[in-house]
Amino acid sequence: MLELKEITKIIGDKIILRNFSLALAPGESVAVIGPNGAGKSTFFKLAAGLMQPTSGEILLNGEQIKKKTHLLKKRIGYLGHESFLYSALTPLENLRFYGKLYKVKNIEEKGMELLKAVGLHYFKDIPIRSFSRGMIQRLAIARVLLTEPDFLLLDEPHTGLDQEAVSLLNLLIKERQEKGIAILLISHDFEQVIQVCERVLILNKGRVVEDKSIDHQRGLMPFKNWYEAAVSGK
Ligand SMILES: Nc1ncnc2c1ncn2[C@@H]1O[C@H](COP(=O)(O)OP(=O)(O)OP(=O)(O)O)[C@@H](O)[C@H]1O
Repeated sequence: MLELKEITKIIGDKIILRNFSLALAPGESVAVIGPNGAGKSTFFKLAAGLMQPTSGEILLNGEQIKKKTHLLKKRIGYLGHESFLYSALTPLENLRFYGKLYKVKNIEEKGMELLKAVGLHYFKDIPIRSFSRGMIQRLAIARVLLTEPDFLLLDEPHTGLDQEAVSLLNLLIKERQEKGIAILLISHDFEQVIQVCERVLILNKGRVVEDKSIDHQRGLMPFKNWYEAAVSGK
């Protein structure tokens, strides 16, 4: 269980998150949506231990997260806006590097398996400096999955992906969810939110303004209408 309890984050004189609470149980998949600047990425950085809250506490299975420890990094897979990949290395070398860092067993086998899963195995030996944005994103996804984290925090993971890669990613997320891995997803693409998640939070100006289960029968338009009404306060 990953719990954020009454988190407030202030940077300078700006309140970025106000009294934010969330409990994420194994196998849950929660989308976090909201306008630009609402505080979504900041919330993920706090949950991943990359930033400290101004007040409140973050607990991983009941234990307080104070800083980004090695164990924490392994348990929480965070995909942010930066890929954290090395451009001089090939996809396989990048995965090997991270695998060694986090003491992953069977790196070669797992690395190849993941490169296949994200559709990059034909490019495994080419330095990634020549890769397109979508190819880099595919590899960044493989990197995050390499350590088999219990919690996946995916900040706009579909960005730059083509239709094939979007389907591959959604499949990878669903497979992990079925194994009991908890998923948090930030996305502006509501079609993917409905595809992947069971629950949705709307963040607006650093506050949770809605938190509900997604009704998959209702489709995209009612979802968009509900969102518009929530963020405009109507
Ligand atoms: N390191 C920082 N220093 C100052 N302000 C920051 C910092 N990080 C975030 N902010 C501010 O916090 C607010 C929330 O930013 P955040 O990136 O969390 O929003 P977001 O909901 O993820 O937005 P987007 O949908 O555009 O990605 C913004 O006003 C941003 O300028």
